[in-house]
Amino acid sequence: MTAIGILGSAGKMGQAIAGVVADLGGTVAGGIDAGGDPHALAAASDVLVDFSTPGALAANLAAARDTGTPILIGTTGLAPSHLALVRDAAAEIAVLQTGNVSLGVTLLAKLVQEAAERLGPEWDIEILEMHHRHKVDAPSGTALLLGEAAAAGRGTTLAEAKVADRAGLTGARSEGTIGMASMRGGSVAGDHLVVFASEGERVEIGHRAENRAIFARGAVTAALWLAGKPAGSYSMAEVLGV
Ligand SMILES: NC(=O)C1=CN([C@@H]2O[C@H](COP(=O)(O)OP(=O)(O)OC[C@H]3O[C@@H](n4cnc5c(N)ncnc54)[C@H](OP(=O)(O)O)[C@@H]3O)[C@@H](O)[C@H]2O)C=CC1
Ligand SMILES: O=C(O)C1=N[C@H](C(=O)O)C[C@H](O)C1
Repeated sequence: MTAIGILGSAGKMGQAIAGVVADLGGTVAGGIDAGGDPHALAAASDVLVDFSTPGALAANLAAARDTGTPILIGTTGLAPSHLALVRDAAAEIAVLQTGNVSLGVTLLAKLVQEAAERLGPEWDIEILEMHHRHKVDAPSGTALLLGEAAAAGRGTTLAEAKVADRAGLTGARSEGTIGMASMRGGSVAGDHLVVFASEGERVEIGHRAENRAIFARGAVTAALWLAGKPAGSYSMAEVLGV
């Protein structure tokens, strides 16, 4: 049976993942939180899942590389420097980094890319997300991946198009930008809405996570798929076949 090591095991996602591993045919190799030894965990695991914090990423990737252990990175709030570490690691080990491991969002990203491409530049793109009061990063990793999908559909990058900090006298909307807004409150597991707005009409497509179980199942499904894969960068679309 595939042994899954959990980085961030006492956290909300870590606990949810541990709860579904056996149902999906894996076993838990162990888990660590702040102060734990990622090398020892990686050595005992066939695959790692990381749902911890951006500050832990460098040590977690180093442990995965040293031991040749594939790793699924679900942690969000990653800076460009973290993403560069992820790309470097993929030259040596199997890596899957994503802001959302659910089937619904994986499909939504495809739909957003197609809508952005087909609707054209006179349709403004705005992304709205809401999460529970404990979330520490914004915009959410999912909003960013949906923004990347929309940008790809428009033949640009999110780095070029993103506007995520409107406040005060902002001036009128600049054509071609992709706006983002974040709400925080209560126990919301994760809501995302992508709005395409034109003169006189709007297209809205979105996703609502009703609980963390969808993320836990997605993470374990991806981890079991990733175990034993050769070095490279993999995606949830490949895991789920959408
Ligand atoms: N990609 C996806 O589909 C999803 C991604 N996420 C993301 O996963 C991450 C975790 O979310 P959530 O479980 O809600 O957060 P929590 O705050 O509940 O859990 C984070 C855990 O990480 C631990 N941690 C802190 N530092 C380290 C370290 N150096 N090594 C290992 N573990 C460490 C914390 O331990 P301690 O308390 O000791 O500091 C804590 O147990 C977030 O970035 C979130 O956005 C969440 C859901 C789905
Ligand atoms: O922190 C969370 O809870 C979630 N984080 C991910 C994100 O930032 O998009 C995925 C999901 O929305 C839940």
